Amino acid sequence: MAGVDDVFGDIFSSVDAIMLFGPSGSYYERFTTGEDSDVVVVGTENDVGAETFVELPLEFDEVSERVRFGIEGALEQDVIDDGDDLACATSVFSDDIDTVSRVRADADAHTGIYDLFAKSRAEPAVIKSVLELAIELGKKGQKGKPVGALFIVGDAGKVMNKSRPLSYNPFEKSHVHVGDPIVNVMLKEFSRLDGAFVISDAGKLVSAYRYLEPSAEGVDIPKGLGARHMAGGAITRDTNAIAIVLSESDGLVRAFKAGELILEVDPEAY
Ligand SMILES: Nc1ncnc2c1ncn2[C@@H]1O[C@H](COP(=O)(O)OP(=O)(O)OP(=O)(O)O)[C@@H](O)[C@H]1O
Ligand SMILES: [Mn+2]
Repeated sequence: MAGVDDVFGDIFSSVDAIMLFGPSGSYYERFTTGEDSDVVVVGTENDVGAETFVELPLEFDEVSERVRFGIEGALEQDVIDDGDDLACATSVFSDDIDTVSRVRADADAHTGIYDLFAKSRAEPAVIKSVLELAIELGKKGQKGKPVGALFIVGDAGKVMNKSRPLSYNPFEKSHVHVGDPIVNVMLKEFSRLDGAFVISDAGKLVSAYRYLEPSAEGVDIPKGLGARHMAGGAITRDTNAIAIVLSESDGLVRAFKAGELILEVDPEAY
């Protein structure tokens, strides 16, 4: 029988770069001393002070999503090249790195998960806050009951032109922003009611209770999703906004950009 190293060694032999997902300081140190492959650190924060770093907007419970985000971000930042063989070291079963996957960077396999945050009209921090809010809302529901919600983020002027009010706008004369704790409480309260929230590029709450009227032409929303998802997805084709949708029926949070479903997360996993 061949030795374990001979067999599994193939996974990390002659890779072009090593991608470390959320490494501890000492783990990272071991790679920076005397290793000749490039090392890219991917994480929610650059705790280890890595020279080459790709920031994750959230931990992505789904490992394949975490890895995809890291690779698409690294390609975008030009720290790896299309076709590079990568050893991606992540944690799956514990908080420490316990798994290595060999993945080839393939620019054609682009899912847009990195672009959603880094290359949208709205600020990345705003998108991250709204996504976190939707996840939190999905986890807790409203007084124990599942709720749905629709957030349209960015390009607010155009979104307002393609929608109409269902009720008075509680944010009419206010200057409140997402991420502010009081706003999160307000949003949760209003999410019981119909329509969409419209949020500006910089995170200002522009309106609640908007009924979206985009043209649904050419929108490819997975079958089984209803009017909320259709309207949310479609407005991202008509405008440069992104949509973050919490489904009342299946509890998942989905993000759409340019009319396409980019990301699906289960709030229960966070
Ligand atoms: N065009 C629209 N603009 C804004 N909000 C909408 C629009 N269409 C539907 N909604 C909102 O979505 C809610 C749920 O509608 P529907 O059940 O058809 O959507 P869905 O995609 O199945 O969402 P869920 O998974 O939460 O049930 C409606 O009560 C309404 O508040
Ligand atoms: Mn429904």
